[in-house]
Amino acid sequence: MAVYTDIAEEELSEFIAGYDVGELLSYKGIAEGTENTNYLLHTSQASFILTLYERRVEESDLPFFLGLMQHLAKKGVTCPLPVQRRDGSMIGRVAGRPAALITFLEGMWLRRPSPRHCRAVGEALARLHLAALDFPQSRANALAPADWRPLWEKAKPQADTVEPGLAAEVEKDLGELLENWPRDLPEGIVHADLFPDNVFFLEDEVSGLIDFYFACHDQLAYDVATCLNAWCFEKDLSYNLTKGTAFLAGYQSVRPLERAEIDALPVLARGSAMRFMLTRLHDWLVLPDGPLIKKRDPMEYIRRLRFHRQIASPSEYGLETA
Ligand SMILES: Nc1ncnc2c1ncn2[C@@H]1O[C@H](COP(=O)(O)OP(=O)(O)OP(=O)(O)O)[C@@H](O)[C@H]1O
Ligand SMILES: N[C@@H](CCO)C(=O)O
Repeated sequence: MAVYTDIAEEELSEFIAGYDVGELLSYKGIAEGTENTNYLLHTSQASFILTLYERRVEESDLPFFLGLMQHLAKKGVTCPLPVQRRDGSMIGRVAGRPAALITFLEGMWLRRPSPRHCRAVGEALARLHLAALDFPQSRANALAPADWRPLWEKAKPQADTVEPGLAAEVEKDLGELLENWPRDLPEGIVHADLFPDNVFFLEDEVSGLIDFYFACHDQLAYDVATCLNAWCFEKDLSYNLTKGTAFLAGYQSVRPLERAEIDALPVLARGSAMRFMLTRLHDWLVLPDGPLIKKRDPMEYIRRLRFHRQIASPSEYGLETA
């Protein structure tokens, strides 16, 4: 559970009075998520999510994230809508943290997505990429390859406590990735964290995408690689070719990948695995333990790194390369 910040009822009622959403009836901390603190709120008008932005979100980036959600929703990509305060702004402050109220989306995220769900996510990701092409704001990726080394340097001294030999292995991988990172692929706004817990389904249809707080300008195929990692590996960390094929076919049915993007997929997938391994390893080693702090296992992403390292051709992900 990630509830980093407690809110007193009085304080919350006062905060809610800044919005035209009725009276606060109840609220509770949400037992999901890693980065921010989320509360589910019921008011006399509707249900909402209150997000308090924590450590990895810069307050100056909030207009980008919230504006992107508005832009996407207008273009038919279902995602939460930020609620405006009475004074017209979308960003408030509660318990000493920047905060926003967003609309509640119906649906559930899937613990065990099927190939059919993977295809649907591929389609949704490609639609998001196309819908965001004319979004006028931009934000650099704060976890791009140039940011990996500083994160690594903090975790490295203790890395071998997670698995002996890890420090040397990651050091070598990092060097290779930084040297071979592609630079000239089609770019746009990427979600950058479209994991299963950020995609809601109603029956077998995608009902909405959430958590745009890593969204940024980057190479579009990097997002494809991130989803391959997040959606197409099994619990035993084997790659599920059927899911990979379905995801990629879904994506390409909306936005066909260019040849250069296909060729770059193994290095992008490896790099994306490195990015998530590093944030997980950092948190694993550096964050305090606590019942309300959720840490995720870095080894799940080391295992993905090892898989991608031995890929000889992008066709191994389930792509037609002819
Ligand atoms: N708009 C929404 N409608 C319904 N539920 C939501 C909404 N936004 C968030 N939630 C709930 O809150 C949980 C955590 O939200 P979110 O993924 O945004 O948090 P996070 O800490 O940023 O997580 P992550 O680990 O993915 O970065 C979700 O799994 C979901 O249960
Ligand atoms: N999706 C991330 C956590 C939130 O950034 C992970 O699984 O490591």
